[in-house]
Amino acid sequence: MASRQDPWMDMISEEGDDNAAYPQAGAVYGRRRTQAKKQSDSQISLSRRQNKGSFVTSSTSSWSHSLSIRGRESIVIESGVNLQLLRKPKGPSKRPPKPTLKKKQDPSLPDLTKEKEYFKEVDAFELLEETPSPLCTTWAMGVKQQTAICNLSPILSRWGLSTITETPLDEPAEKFLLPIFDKLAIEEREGEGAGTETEPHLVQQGLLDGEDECASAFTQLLMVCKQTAPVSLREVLSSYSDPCSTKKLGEGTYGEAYRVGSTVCKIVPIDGDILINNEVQKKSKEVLEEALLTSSLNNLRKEGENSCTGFIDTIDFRVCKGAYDAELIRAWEDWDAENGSENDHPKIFSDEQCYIVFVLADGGRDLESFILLDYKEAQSLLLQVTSSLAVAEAACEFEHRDLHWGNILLSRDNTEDITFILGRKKMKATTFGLRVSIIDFTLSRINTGDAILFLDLSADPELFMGEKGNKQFETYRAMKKVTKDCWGGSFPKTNVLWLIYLVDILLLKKTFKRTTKDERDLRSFKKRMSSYQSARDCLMDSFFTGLLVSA
Ligand SMILES: Nc1ncnc2c1ncn2[C@@H]1O[C@H](COP(=O)(O)OP(=O)(O)OP(=O)(O)O)[C@@H](O)[C@H]1O
Repeated sequence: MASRQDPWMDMISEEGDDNAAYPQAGAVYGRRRTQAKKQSDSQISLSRRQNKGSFVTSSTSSWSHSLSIRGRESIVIESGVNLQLLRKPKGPSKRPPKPTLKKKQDPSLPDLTKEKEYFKEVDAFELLEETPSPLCTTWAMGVKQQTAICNLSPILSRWGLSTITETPLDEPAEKFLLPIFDKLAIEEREGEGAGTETEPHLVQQGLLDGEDECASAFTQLLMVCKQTAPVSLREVLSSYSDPCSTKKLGEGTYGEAYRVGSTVCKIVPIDGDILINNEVQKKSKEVLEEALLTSSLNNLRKEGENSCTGFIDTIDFRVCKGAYDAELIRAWEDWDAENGSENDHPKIFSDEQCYIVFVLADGGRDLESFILLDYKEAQSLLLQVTSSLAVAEAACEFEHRDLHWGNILLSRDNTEDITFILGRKKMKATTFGLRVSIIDFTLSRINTGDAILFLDLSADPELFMGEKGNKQFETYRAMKKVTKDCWGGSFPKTNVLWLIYLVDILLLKKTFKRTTKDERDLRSFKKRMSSYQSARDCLMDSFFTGLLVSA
């Protein structure tokens, strides 16, 4: 039986009447994981209806488009359309599991017999399934939830973008992103891009109509980054520190993270024809969507109705072109010698290779390698992750959908607490000097208020075929059960599933000072979570009593 704290009950009762004030989402962008090259173009004709209060002001109209961007689909739907329609026929994926998943299958790792037994015992209870919500504005959680929509204006102004106008309905789907990034003044960053070859990605508004989709998305990406041409990787590195001090911090399937001065540059190759790490490279359009998603989360850092600082701070995006810089190669090889990289050597990149560079705050080490000192730190870790998810759920129906221990970064500082705002209530969460930053939104789903961005995981059956008993793989499968493979819908329960995963990781994979009672408390919390439907529900649990106070 769930135990709850009174302040949160107050919070819930204060809400509900504001629903009508929020615009309904008009667009759904189904981000699909890149897969086989023979992906057929998707042609989807759906209607969207008027978005009250949003900048998509067209009345109910239908339009159709076709996308030739392999592995992707962008869909505009009317709010209320059953998202089940978005399910794509399944086909075999040629893409191998992500490296993080491969790691779990490494035979050199300890066998999981103990974990399997443990899971049999603690997972004896069923995960409650949710009914997919046909409306983007309501979560099927028993209690009607309000969907607070992120205001994009601050995001746009952050990038120096000018006024948004109505999106013509007959634009290609890709250009639907232009309401967000369109009509912008292209301001070249001083001293950058000059002399860099701009072909074939000339940045001229007039060219957009004639360009193919890929070039158009690339052009838009440049615009978002306020560039007229790609710059070299070295140029970006040197704007943050002496490139000689560059150090590789970690790697993912798509990105390599390097510490440059006090920032972290995550370099992701884009638009190229060669496979990188066995993967088809991300396309500009996917990156555009990721930039939008990241910006929406960044927006939560500003004080508002819902705000928090638990998602990594994205400082900038840059479009680069050219072979890897010598200092980056040196940093890559140093890391490889120490850690054994699973990624391809960057010497394979040609002068024509393009990249998106996410300039991020340094979030520290991931949970997998971080040494937690004691139970208090473990509690605070759970509290910070839970509160950040709860805030993002409330602000933009956010679901992370891939919150494994490589995507939670930890560092220490001298602060005792952090402040967050949930439904206008300012709260303080005790940190015990531990700071948590959530990263990697590749699989995430978000409702920006004008678009729903998500990755269609039904196109990636391998993700659900991981080893039985492995909690990470079990969590992907549990998500599939909850979403019924309809990934465009809002299922905050997926956040709960990852919180349950985190408790298991803390119990099974992490060693820190703890008593038998602490372990029992963690297990009971996990059991109670099985009946919760959102991170917000989890935050109200008595597990956090004493760690959470009104600010
Ligand atoms: N802001 C950051 N601060 C410190 N380290 C970071 C940061 N961002 C990324 N890293 C490191 O780089 C690794 C890879 O980053 P990330 O998971 O974002 O890449 P990815 O290619 O999107 O991964 P995935 O394979 O999960 O899709 C992380 O596990 C972490 O070790």
